[in-house]
Amino acid sequence: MKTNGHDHVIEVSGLRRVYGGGFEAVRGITFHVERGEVFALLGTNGAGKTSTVEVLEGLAPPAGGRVRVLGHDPRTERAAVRPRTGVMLQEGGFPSELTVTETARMWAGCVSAARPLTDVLARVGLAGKTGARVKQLSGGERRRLDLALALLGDPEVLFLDEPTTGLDAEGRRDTWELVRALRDGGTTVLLTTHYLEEAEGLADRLAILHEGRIAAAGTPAEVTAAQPARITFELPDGYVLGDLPPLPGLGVTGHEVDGAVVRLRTRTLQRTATGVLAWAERAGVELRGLDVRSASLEEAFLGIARAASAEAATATATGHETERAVAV
Ligand SMILES: Nc1ncnc2c1ncn2[C@@H]1O[C@H](COP(=O)(O)OP(=O)(O)OP(=O)(O)O)[C@@H](O)[C@H]1O
Repeated sequence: MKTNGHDHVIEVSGLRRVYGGGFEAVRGITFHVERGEVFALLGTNGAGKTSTVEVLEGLAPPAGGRVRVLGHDPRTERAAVRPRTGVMLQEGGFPSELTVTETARMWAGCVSAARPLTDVLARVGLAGKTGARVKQLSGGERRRLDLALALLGDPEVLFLDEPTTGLDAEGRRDTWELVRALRDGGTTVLLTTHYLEEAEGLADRLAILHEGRIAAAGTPAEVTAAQPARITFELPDGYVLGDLPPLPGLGVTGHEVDGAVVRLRTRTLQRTATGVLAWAERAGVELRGLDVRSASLEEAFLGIARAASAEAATATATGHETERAVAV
């Protein structure tokens, strides 16, 4: 569906998912994914990632809101959506006695125009395992087989639920390369992950889910830019923190002192760093252990999770639900 010249391959608007017993796992989330984008859903355990992706895959109905994949309702218009999508579930569940090739052949029978099995198996690094039975595969090899099956129909849209969980470092890098190559070939990818470096390195945009809501969203750079940067150094002998110029004037928003080690937080990294270095120059001292760095996605993630938990605790204590909604 075209919106302002953008092709929104996935549209999610006010999505809610409620399980039997009334537990609301997804609490009104809104985001979209453009054609050719890699979009990552990040979140703590139980944040609602799988619950969201299952609705997008047409496996479950929404309790509220609306989802569209390639312009269609993935559940009620499944026939229009399913042949154009590839799905890698968290747990594949293949017949364990079949070989890799037999499994892929069986799966290919469900796909309208399957790609050559050998190509797909080679692409995921299983070329040497085609005769192995599924029960003989390692956990990481099963994830690769899962990915191969998702790719068999040459999908326009690929859903990957924790694609690299259980893979070793090399397998993870191979999968990242493959996802990048697919994206470069025009495939739209929505993935969930626990690995922040995976989202940082792969995703064009991402959303951080926390307790069923989107707590932050944007490009990885935008999400980290919203978090304070850090400057760490050791105070020279004979100096105390008060010897520096007034910290607010340097743009410092928070600080900790641990023995001689000083940690400053700032949202204006260049200004603060310049102020600290200019002071050291004037004082004629060397700042040992000087470390100046922007926030990483990991710090942003932990900061957001902490802030969201604190907000929820306050809301519970006061009996008020805080309305926070980030639309992407
Ligand atoms: N069938 C179910 N019945 C009841 N509650 C469920 C069901 N499936 C999931 N939940 C709950 O919904 C919440 C969201 O679960 P979900 O699996 O979507 O989270 P997730 O972000 O994918 O987590 P993880 O990273 O651990 O896979 C959790 O609190 C979970 O316990």
